[in-house]
This record gives sequence, structure tokens and C-alpha cells, in this order.
Amino acid sequence: MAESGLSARRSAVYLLDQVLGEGRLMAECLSAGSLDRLAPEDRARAQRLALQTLRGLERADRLLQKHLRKNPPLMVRNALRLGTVELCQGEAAHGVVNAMVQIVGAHKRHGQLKGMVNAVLRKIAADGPEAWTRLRVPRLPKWLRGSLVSAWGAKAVAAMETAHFAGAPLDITGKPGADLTALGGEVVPTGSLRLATPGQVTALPGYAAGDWWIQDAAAALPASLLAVQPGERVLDLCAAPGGKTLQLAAAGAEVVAVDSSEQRLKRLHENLTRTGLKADVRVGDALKQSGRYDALLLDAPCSATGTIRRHPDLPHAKDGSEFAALIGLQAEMLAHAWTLLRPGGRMVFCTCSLLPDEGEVQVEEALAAHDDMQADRAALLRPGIDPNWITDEGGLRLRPDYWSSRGGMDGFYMAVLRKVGSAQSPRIDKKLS
Ligand SMILES: C[S@@+](CC[C@H](N)C(=O)[O-])C[C@H]1O[C@@H](n2cnc3c(N)ncnc32)[C@H](O)[C@@H]1O
Repeated sequence: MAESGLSARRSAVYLLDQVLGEGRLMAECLSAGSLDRLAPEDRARAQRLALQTLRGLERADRLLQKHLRKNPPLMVRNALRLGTVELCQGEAAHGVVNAMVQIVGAHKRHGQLKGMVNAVLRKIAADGPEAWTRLRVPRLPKWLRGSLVSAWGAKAVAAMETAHFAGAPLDITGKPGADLTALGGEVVPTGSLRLATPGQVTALPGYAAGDWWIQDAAAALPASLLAVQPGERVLDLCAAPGGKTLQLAAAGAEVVAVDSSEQRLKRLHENLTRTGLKADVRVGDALKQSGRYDALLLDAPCSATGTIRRHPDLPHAKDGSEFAALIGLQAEMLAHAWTLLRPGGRMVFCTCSLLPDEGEVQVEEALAAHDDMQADRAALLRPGIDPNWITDEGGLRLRPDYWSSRGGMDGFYMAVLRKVGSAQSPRIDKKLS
């Protein structure tokens, strides 16, 4: 077996240990440099293997249960889970079994379990792939599933789980005027370009020239809905890593982009350099900003439950305990952001969440608290947006099970909120139609 395949698999087991044992997100492990010593292809492979295993974890555990008399230590269980997922997804048995035996065999404390790993994975290789296809689509953990079923119903949540299990294609937002035809792919109804099997992103045509950036089709909508005009002064609050900042800058706005994370802002700087776009980037707290803006985009920190297709580690690493604090912070940010908008200006509030408390409820409460705030429904009626996605309070609800036949979309909530100017009567209709 090639040494590089072994390194990628060993690192995938390490990532699984971190997510399932330490409750760490994969993104945290990666930005802490956990895989930096690997070659780029191995790093990509390790991530892909860990993500595949997390998506299929419930199925892998079901199959392994039959062959295990007692629960092995976590590291060994994770090697078995990875091996099971690879075997059931068509990888050649000898390579997978040998690799897992070597990985466990080299472990200081658990090395003696390599014989058991060999025996179990051989059994899985024999009967696993066929049994795999008969198992149900993996479910979300109870702590999250319960809230989602209350919000959207059991049928919708089952459809979301199918979307999570399928994973996500690569969506691209192009710079206005850039020719993206060399990339191939399909243009989705809202205008993003979708690639089903992209390969290495940095090697794709136009990447180095900065003609486009990666951004889920749903995530591309908030900045489009803000519809900024050249020369407008726009505040992008909670901006990093900056997909939306790039869209606002590309539309010709004078963008101030603020985020509290210096680390995440490095990616925003890299993206601006690569695309040749300009923004005034500031490290800072959204709650401490001052000034007056024509338009504002608030992409508030949230549970990120809308991104599970791409981040299947999230439901395993989290338990929902920090959601209440995030919901409080979102409300504070929304209220403070409102003070930074000139009369007649507009703001897009958005979160990549599936929880109404981080979307619909925030906007409903903000509308009740501000006499000068109106939800602009007309601004949501754009090509590709299904009017059924518009919510009672006048926002837009996007879910991973929408567009199921063309590869889905991230879960998102967004609303366009207009600040009624002095010339307009403040409370004629809270929901513009
Ligand atoms: C959903 S992400 C933003 C994604 C970004 N708008 C984009 O399109 O790439 C939320 C961001 O909020 C930032 N954040 C969290 N608390 C903050 C605060 N108090 N002030 C400013 N930014 C904050 C996080 O660092 C994170 O980058």
C-alpha cells in the first residue's frame, strides 16, 4: 500500500478522534494546522475520508455492531468505521484492511487489537456493501432533530437528512463580466455556477486570475438581495472569510468589512488580493461599530445548522449548548446594526441556520421592536426564488432539501429590512408587499 494512502487514512482517523472524542470541529483542527505536514493531495484525501465517514457513521456503527462483542477504544472504533465506510463505498478490500491493521498496529496502547481489526473488516468486506444499501439514511442526533421536527415536520427533516447524506456540489460566484465557460458545470436558477465533480479547486481555470470564488448558491443570495449600487457606502458586519464582501465590492460599493476574528480575516485579505477587489477591512466587534451607512449586511454568527451537507462533523461535535448565547448575540447585533443605517437605507439580516429562533423569530421580534423597520418582500422576488420560500414575517427560508434534483442548497434565512425615511409614514404596513 502506498505510504501516502496510509498517511491520509491515519490523519482521517485522527480527525475522527478529534470530532467524536474531543467535540472539535474539523475546521478548527485544520486551522490549528493538524494536517499541515501532509502533501496537499493527502490533506484533501484525509478530509474527504473523514467527512464521508461522518456522513455514514450511523450505517457504519450498525454494521460493526454485528461483529463486535464489546466496544473497542475510540481510536480503534474510528479506524473500523473508516474502513467500513470505504469498503461499503467500493474501495478494494485488501488495501483498506491492510491500512487499518497497520494504523491500529502502530498504536502504542491499542496495537494488540490489530488482529481483531483484521477479522472484523474482512467480515465487513464480505457482507457489508450489500447490507449498507439497505440501511436507513443516517439521522441527525436527537438534540437537533427534535427542534427541526418541531419547526418543519418529520417529512421535511427526513428530506434534509437525505440531502445531508448526499453531500454538496461546489458552487461558484463569478466576478461580473468574467467568462466562466471553461469551468463547464450548470448554472442554477439563481445564477451561481455549479460543478458536480470539481477536483482540485486551485487548479480550476480562472482561480489564479481571481475570476470567481467558492460560495454556496444559497450563501450568494444575501448580498444579491441587498442590490448595492456603485459608490454606495456599505457595512459588511461579520464579514470573514468574505464571500459576501467580494460580491459587494464587485458590485462597485465602498465596502467596510468588519469581523472579530483576525485569523478568519486573513482569508478575506487573500480573497481580495486574488480577485483584485477592494474593501476597507477592519478587525472589530460588530457591537462596537459606529458611523452611518447606505446599506448593511449582517451575516450573524449562528449554529451553522444549514451547512451540515458540507460539515457533517457539526452535529457530532456540538450539542446545542451554545445556541441560546448565539441567539442573544444575534438579537443584540441586529439592534445595534439598525442604528448604523441611514433613514431610507436597507439591511440584509441573514444566518446559515435551520432554526427559526435564528431567523424568522429574530426578524419578527425586530419588526415589533422598531417602528421604522419594514420587511421588504418585493426585494425577494428575484429570478430563481420560489415565492413559496417567502415567510410570514417577510423573510426568505432556504432549506437543504430544496432543489433536491439538482444537488440541493445550504439552509439559510435572510430578510431585507428597510429603514423608513423621514419622508415616509413609519407604520403604514410593516410588511411591504
Ligand atoms: C457566518 S460567519 C460570516 C461569513 C461571512 N459573512 C462570509 O460570507 O464569508 C460569522 C462571522 O462572525 C464573526 N463574529 C463572531 N462574533 C463577532 C463579533 N462580536 N463581532 C464581529 N464579528 C463576529 C465570526 O468571526 C465569523 O467570521
